[in-house]
Amino acid sequence: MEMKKVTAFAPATVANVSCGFDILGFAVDSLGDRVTVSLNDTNEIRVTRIEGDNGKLPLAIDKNTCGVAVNAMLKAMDFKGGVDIELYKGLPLGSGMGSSAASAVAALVATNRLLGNPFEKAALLPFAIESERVACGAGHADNVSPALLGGFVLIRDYHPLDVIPLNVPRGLYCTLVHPHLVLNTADSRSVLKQHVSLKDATTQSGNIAGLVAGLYQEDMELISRSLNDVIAEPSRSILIPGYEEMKEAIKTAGALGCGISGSGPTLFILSPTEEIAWEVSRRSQAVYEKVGLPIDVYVSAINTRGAYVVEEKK
Ligand SMILES: Nc1ncnc2c1ncn2[C@@H]1O[C@H](COP(=O)(O)OP(=O)(O)OP(=O)(O)O)[C@@H](O)[C@H]1O
Ligand SMILES: N[C@@H](CCO)C(=O)O
Repeated sequence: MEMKKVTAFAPATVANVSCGFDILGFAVDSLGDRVTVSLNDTNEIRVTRIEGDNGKLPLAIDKNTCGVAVNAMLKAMDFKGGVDIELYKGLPLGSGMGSSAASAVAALVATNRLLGNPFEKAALLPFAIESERVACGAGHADNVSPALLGGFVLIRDYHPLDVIPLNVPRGLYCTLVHPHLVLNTADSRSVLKQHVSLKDATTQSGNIAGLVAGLYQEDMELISRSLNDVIAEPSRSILIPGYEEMKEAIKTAGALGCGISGSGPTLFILSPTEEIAWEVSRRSQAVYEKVGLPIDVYVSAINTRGAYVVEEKK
């Protein structure tokens, strides 16, 4: 008898959005991970297949974010059966595009549907956060929240979790520039200063509030002024060749700002139109030719749908 199978997709995400370290993120269209799940006749969760990772990812369910997330979910509902997980990686590892989060979220959305949707979509978040703790050493929610819910998301608090979906201004576009080098989130968290001065805390708070207001007022100028990070960027940008050159190159293109996507090395650039986002893409090619580093560039609208079921086979 053919087993029921469900496949879900979860998008790439940009965490932090410059000023919102660990508390802001948004989802990107078209790029992401797919996960297919089916019930098995054991009482084990198994990652049975991974494609697109060049053999780099662990199959062990306490190490792969799909396994960690699904295990946490099944435990919470006291489910005794077994689930097989197949992972199709669309996102590069250690890229800053929320690769570990996309796998976990796709696995959760697929498993939830497989079991008849016992959880509301947002109620899957704690299980995804658990998987980030294993992958990155910190249970940050700014990739998993937008990967699950789509759009811009604010994590107002972690204890208890308080996640607020924000407005997505019409016309806003994103360019992602991924220089070919790997930066692990755990490593780029370890370079951060553990203390912030009063002056920097004030500057950062002003920018976060400005960015949120700008998103609601659909005020591109205000968004642009607010895309400024005095906490993580100074320590992390030195790990990313071409970062300062990119900031300079986009200034006259009409883009709103350039920042580090998550913990890097991918850079994100927000633009008020698709045309400007493509101009940024052309300029980034020129910058990285000079730097001498290969890049992939993606131009994308903001994904407002989040993760979703792609296919269900009875
Ligand atoms: N399914 C998975 N997909 C990606 N990484 C995974 C997965 N499962 C476990 N990992 C582990 O998580 C770590 C991923 O690294 P990292 O968190 O830096 O990548 P990322 O998710 O692309 O980054 P970021 O969170 O900055 O966007 C690696 O050590 C990898 O082995
Ligand atoms: N907020 C996290 C995101 C990692 O993608 C960090 O900056 O470390």
